Amino acid sequence: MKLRIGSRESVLAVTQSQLVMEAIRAFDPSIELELVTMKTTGDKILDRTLDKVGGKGLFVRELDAALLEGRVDITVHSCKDLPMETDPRLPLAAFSKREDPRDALVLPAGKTELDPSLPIGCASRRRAIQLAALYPDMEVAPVRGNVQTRLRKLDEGQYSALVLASAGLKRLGLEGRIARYFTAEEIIPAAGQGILAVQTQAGENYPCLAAVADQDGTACALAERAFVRVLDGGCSSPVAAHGVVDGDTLILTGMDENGRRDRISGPVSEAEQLGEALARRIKEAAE
Ligand SMILES: NCc1[nH]cc(CCC(=O)O)c1CC(=O)O
Repeated sequence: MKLRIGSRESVLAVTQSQLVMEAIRAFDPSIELELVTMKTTGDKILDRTLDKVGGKGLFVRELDAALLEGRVDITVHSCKDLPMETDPRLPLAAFSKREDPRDALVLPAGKTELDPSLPIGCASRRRAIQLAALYPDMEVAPVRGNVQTRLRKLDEGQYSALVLASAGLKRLGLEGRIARYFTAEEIIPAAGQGILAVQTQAGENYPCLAAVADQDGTACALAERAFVRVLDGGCSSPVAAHGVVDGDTLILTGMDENGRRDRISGPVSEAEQLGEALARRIKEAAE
């Protein structure tokens, strides 16, 4: 059997797709794996922040098309880059174990503290809103591009620091650049942060994906995505959600676009309902 894996072409995306490929290979070494990389709209438009580009799924459209047209068999995504509503023809077949979900502060090479005359760079409104509360005296400015591009801009002296997902930095072997971790209370992560999602065509069944799927990762992804879906947030909205599994209990913290936070807990088996319930509660409190 041969499996073609569709991926964005950034170093991080390829690294993540290779993690999925390794898990599949360990499960069944006889499966022939082929990585097919492509640029997405989000990779091509680099001069604007994503909420100005508009539209949902800027990092997935081309991969969805490849899957629908049968040019690839599965696609691998950062769960947090996926729109909350996915095409029913392209179900999410597996959610991985979660890498560190926290956001992290990265300083320019050689620096040990923030330069107050330069802005903190971050790529999402979710981070910008929460950073403004943590650093009321610092300016926060947008930064675009893949992780390597952002780090180059940082080291060239355009920013006092960047806030990036520690998951991406760790997977790229750049953990050493992390100056400070933000707890999930200081900066609530994006829904799905640190989790990989594998998408297939509806009706296809790949038993090897059992080697990728993780119970806790799945529960968190479902709860966090349900929360954001009910609040009608997309991957570029500032809505944040973070689940933690403790035994049979899922504890979900969420934040709406006005920074209102709330928390809910309940059975892991009701992950999606918990996400929806928390979102409704925050909506009612806002009315
Ligand atoms: N939007 C880009 C993106 N998508 C996923 C990650 C990191 C890996 C992850 O969170 O799963 C990143 C980089 C970042 O936010 O720093």
